[in-house]
Amino acid sequence: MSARMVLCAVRQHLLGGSRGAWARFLQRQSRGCVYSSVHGFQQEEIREKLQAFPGGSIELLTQESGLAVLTINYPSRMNAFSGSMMVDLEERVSQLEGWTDGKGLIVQGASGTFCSGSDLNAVRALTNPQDGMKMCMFMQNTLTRLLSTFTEECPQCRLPMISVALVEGRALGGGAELTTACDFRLMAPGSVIQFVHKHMGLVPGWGGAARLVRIVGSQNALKLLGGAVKVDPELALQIGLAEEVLQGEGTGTPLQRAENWLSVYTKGPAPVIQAVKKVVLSGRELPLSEALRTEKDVFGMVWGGPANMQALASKSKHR
Ligand SMILES: CC[C@H](C(=O)O)C(=O)SCCNC(=O)CCNC(=O)[C@H](O)C(C)(C)COP(=O)(O)OP(=O)(O)OC[C@H]1O[C@@H](n2cnc3c(N)ncnc32)[C@H](O)[C@@H]1OP(=O)(O)O
Repeated sequence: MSARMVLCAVRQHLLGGSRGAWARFLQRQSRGCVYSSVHGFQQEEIREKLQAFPGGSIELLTQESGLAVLTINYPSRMNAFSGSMMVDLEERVSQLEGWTDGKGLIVQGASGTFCSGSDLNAVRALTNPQDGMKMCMFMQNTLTRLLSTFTEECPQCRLPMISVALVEGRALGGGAELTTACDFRLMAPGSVIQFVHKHMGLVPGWGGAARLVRIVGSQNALKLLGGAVKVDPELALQIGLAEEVLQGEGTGTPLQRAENWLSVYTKGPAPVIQAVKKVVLSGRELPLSEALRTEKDVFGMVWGGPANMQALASKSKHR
């Protein structure tokens, strides 16, 4: 365990293992996971710039069930991300990081389509490389926190919820990248995920390429980015980009179907579900020796805990 991880573990211990307190503490320490002032990134400066491009909103609904729904809401622009929506998203992620009871998250677009990427009006006004890189660092930080990725600077998993991108209609450009910041993608019939970046003379910059490689492998990622391929649900299933196609007319809305799908994996007490996400995430993100130590630490947090004691007392059989 690195000195920094030890420090973090001690801090967590001192804060009594409360995720809310821990999240608030971390928020005070450093809000960005990948980039900070060390990398020349000034969060307030870029926030101000982004706020100059208003429109739309990011809505967050937290429910007693422990499932939250995050909605990208700018239907008149096919839910493109305005500058103020990028700032909104960062604030909603902070809110989620402080939600102690959270177990699952569904990310969706309003009005039957997912997201058409950056608002091209903002993009056209921010074409100099410095502004582009600042926007890219801002979105990488936010999406990294959304996926709860472990990074060198932030070895604690702060948002340990199982997340799903519910893709209806189109997920284009930055919208396709956003889907990769969720653990699972569920696609509605007729929906499309397309990394259109090549057609824009670009590559992904919100972390979408790095995450895509981890999801579908480098050869599939090369094909999807190099060909700006329109990925329909069938192809998405075939290459492992999507987990399931939400079939079933008459069995509720796509959101209800996504909630039903997710609830199978979030059934149970929040600390246990959060622990599941943490051990899987550390296995995926960290070198084996660190992942094993993290698993031991997380195990220590649930061992002898209320859910464990109750299960032992009930002498349950797993038939
Ligand atoms: C490339 C990387 C970059 C990043 O990662 O930051 C990006 O994401 S750049 C954005 C990449 N996305 C696009 O280029 C999408 C462009 N839009 C389209 O291809 C189409 O609009 C489409 C396929 C999303 C929908 O087509 P459809 O025919 O169904 O509808 P309209 O084209 O009439 O769209 C309705 C309305 O929405 C506006 N719109 C759509 N997408 C954007 C966008 N990304 N930014 C700004 N505005 C957008 C479109 O212009 C229409 O507005 P209207 O005022 O009616 O002309």
